[in-house]
Amino acid sequence: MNVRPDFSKNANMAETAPAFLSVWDMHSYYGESYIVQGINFNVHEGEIVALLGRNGAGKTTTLRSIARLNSPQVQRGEIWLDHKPLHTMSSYEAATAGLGLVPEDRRIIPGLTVEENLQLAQIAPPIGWSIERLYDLFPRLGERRKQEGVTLSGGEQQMLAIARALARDIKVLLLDEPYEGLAPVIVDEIEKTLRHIKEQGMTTILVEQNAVRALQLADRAIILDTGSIVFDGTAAEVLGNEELRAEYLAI
Ligand SMILES: Nc1ncnc2c1ncn2[C@@H]1O[C@H](COP(=O)(O)OP(=O)(O)OP(=O)(O)O)[C@@H](O)[C@H]1O
Repeated sequence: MNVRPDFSKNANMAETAPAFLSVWDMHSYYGESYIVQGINFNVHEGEIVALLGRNGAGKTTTLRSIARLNSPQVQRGEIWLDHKPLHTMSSYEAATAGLGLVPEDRRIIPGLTVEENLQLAQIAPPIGWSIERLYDLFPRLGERRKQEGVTLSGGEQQMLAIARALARDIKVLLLDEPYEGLAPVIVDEIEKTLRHIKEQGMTTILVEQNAVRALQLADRAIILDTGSIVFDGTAAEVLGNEELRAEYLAI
């Protein structure tokens, strides 16, 4: 049986309650380039955690490492999700174990309608939200169900990418720059939906350059700088700490 190790002695951890997702001493490389340099953090069930930091700090690399993609290579460390060792898994196995990655480029499949993109996500178990429930969450997608996915606006494509992740039975939603390139009014709409998804019990890790918007949504924030964690605490603490914001987030 898989059991989660006790990471509670780790000094970087903001809390000692048992975590849903634990990243322990994770080191990630692109070839010879040493990017994520031994990070530790916990995410609790139902939380939204914002992963913040300047360009090139290692946010996307951290997210991709958790999702067990082939690149970067995680050369050391452990990643546990709900008592299961993700660090021993392929990306496919990690997805089946409950990780739902929404990559920055959204990966909408050309030639397929909105509905077909969602149906494809449900071609094999574990199946998550029903397509009708996803249309209730994103009415714009319901209205455009017969439209080819890649012809949607940027905001609608982001909604489709999130909906596709929820179409599978996931435990953690990993969002890479969901607000990038979107008008504030669309960001508002996506933020509202992410709040609703949280109310349904979802756990979310959000990588975002738009730190102000991410902090409005998140319960907690982890700030990375050159591949190391420099802050792990509440979103409210970041908003109240001018020095921290200026030094690492330029806000
Ligand atoms: N495929 C890759 N091969 C080599 N180096 C990479 C690769 N992808 C990213 N890097 C490098 O890894 C470092 C961290 O990149 P990462 O994308 O994780 O940063 P980030 O914090 O997400 O910032 P950004 O918002 O700019 O993407 C950067 O120095 C980047 O140049």
